[in-house]
Formats: sequence, C-alpha cells, structure tokens
Amino acid sequence: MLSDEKLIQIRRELHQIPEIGLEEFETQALLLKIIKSFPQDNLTIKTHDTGILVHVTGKKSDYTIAYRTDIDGLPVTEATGLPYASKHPGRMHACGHDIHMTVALGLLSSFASKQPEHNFLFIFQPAEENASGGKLLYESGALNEWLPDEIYGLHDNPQLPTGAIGCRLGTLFAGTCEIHITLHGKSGHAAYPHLANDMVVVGAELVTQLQTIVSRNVDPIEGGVVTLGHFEAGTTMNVIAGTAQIDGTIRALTQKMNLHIQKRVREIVAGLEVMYDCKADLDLHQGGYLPVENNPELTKNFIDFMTKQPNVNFIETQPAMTGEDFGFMLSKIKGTMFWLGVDSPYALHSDHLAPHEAAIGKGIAAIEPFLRYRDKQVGA
Ligand SMILES: CC(=O)N[C@@H](CCC[C@H](N)C(=O)O)C(=O)O
Repeated sequence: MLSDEKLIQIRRELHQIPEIGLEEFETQALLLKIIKSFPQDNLTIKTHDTGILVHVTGKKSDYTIAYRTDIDGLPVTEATGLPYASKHPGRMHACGHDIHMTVALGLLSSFASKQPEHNFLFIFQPAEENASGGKLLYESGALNEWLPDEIYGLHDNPQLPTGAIGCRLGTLFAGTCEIHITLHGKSGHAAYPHLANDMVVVGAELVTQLQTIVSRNVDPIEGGVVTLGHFEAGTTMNVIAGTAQIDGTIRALTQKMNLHIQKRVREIVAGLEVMYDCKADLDLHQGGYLPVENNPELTKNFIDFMTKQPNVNFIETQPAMTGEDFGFMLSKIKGTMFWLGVDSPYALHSDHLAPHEAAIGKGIAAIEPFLRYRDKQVGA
C-alpha cells in the first residue's frame, strides 16, 4: 500500500514528464517501474502501444471489474511556477491526468496487496486528449483476453472541493467532434482584390456563419457548443491570403444533437464554397468522443454508496460540455464515470492548473471501499 507521502512523490514525478497522446514512453516506463514494485502474486502486466493493462486475478474468475485512467498530457507550456513543474517544454499535465494516474496506482497497490474476490483490470490508457486512445485500445482487441463486465473511471474537477466525489445519473459529459477546415482561394497583391480570392474575408464570414448554428439551429433547452479555437490566414498586411485554416470543436449532450450540428457545419461550408467560388476541405472527426452516458443501475449503486459514506463529500453535478473518450468505452462496457474535486481557481487545460494534491488520498479513500463493496456485491 502506498503512503500519502509516496503518492504525492509519484504524482510530482509524473507531473514533470507529460507527453502527448501515443508518445507516452517515459510515462509508461515510470508507471511500469512503480507497478512492478507492488506484490506481483496476482498481477499480470501487459503493454499495448504506450498503454498498460494490469490484470489482478481474483479468488473467483467469473467477473471482471475494470478501473481506467488516462495517461497523456497536453501541448501546453506550464506557467504554475511550481518547483515540480513540467520538465518537457511545451507539454503539461494541464488536464490532471497525473492525478488520475496516481489515484489508479493507489487503488492498484491496494488490490495487489489484498486479493479481491473477482478479477480486476486496471487500464492505463494513452491519448485521451487527441486520438481516442480508449477506442484504439478497445478496437485493437487488446482488452479481449480480460474483457471487463463493468468499468469505472474519474476525471478531476477544479470547481469541486478537494476530494469531493461528483456524479449524476444519465449523461455526464458531452460528445465532441473536431472541426478542421482548409479554405483554398487565390492569393494576390493587396492593391488588386478583384484579381484574387481573399480567404481572410471568407474565413471571417465562415466563423460568423458557424456561430449561428447554436443560436439559430439548436433547441435552446438542449444546448450545444461550437468553438473555433484556431484561425490562421495570410502572411503580411499587403498580400491577399490564398488559404485559411480554421479548427474547432462541437459539443452536445446527445449524439443526435452532435450529428445535427455536424450536418449544419457541412451545409454552411458547402454554401460558402458556392457563394465565394472557393474550395473548402472539411474534416469532421468524432472518433471515440461519444457522450459519456453512465449506466443507470451501476451509477445509482455508486451514488447510493458514496452518499452513505460519512467521510465522502458527495456532490450531485450537472452535465458538463467537456469531452472524454470514456464515452466510447461506456458504449461498449457498462459503467460509471465520476468527478474528483481538486479545487483550483484555474480551469482544466489552463497553463496555471494546480490541483490540490490532497485530492489523491481522499479520492483513494472514497473509491477503494466502493470497489471492494462492488466486488462483494457482484458475488452476492
Ligand atoms: C476532459 C477534456 O478536456 N477532454 C477533452 C477531450 C476532447 C478532445 C476532442 N478531440 C475534441 O475537442 O473534440 C476536451 O476537450 O473536452
């Protein structure tokens, strides 16, 4: 079993080596080193790409409960000024996956030390942020040997008090879809606009039109998000830009609404091509970022357990427009995703995000008894 001091030391080590999805080589090596330091009697360790699967053989082998953590960082330059800040330039654990991994290690160390009744599978999953690592892992067949019957996973939440557990019945997170648009017009001299086809003007028009989708085409009671986080065009003030690049993301709480917004993006882009006699390459990419739909029975069971624990601060939360490829896992394996409060004034993905480390110990103290309870419940 790992002490609170050891857990914090591990978290800081992981925090210093953030890596982009599918490049988590140092992270994988450090995780393996730590996992191999646990009692090995009931553990089988398998790697897949930069991910790790750890199977804990239970006393009975008729049921498998999985616990998943993501392991990747973001292309963000850390600005926390912490003594244990990222050592990797332009990379940061700005979504708290270092906290997620440490909680998973704490839970695994407990199950490695005390054999559960049933099998457990700990999934250290790459590429949650950028490449639907959960979908890749599932579709590769790597889980088949130990296919879980149910699955749990958490995300840290800067808006909840440290160590609080947040959850809700129904959809927890939105489904997302990446938008990538390249506009192709004709570059030229600033003095001769009639001889060129200006993609700054078309791009600006496109941004404005795409921003009408949520206000004009989405039921306001349901809601949705279209954010265009990247717009790049042109080189200098007196050259007309022949190309523009616009990238963004769609978020909606149902897949139906997500597909509806995707359809409107396609229609608007096609209309703009005609209107401005230009060419647009549009790539809408949803991958595994389906809405995170918690299983009703398992989630009710989880919430009932957490609300009854005197030491757990359980908070019923609203759905969030963040995305998670755990949505794909939940479309294949019944389970529950929940929040762990880390109380920070900065949002997820902020270069200042500094989760409270006390959340690690509190999280493990809440989740470990739940998993033990679930392990007993399954056999009853
Ligand atoms: C928890 C979190 O921040 N997740 C990401 C994952 C979604 C990425 C996806 N590729 C997209 O933007 O569509 C998020 O941005 O919500």
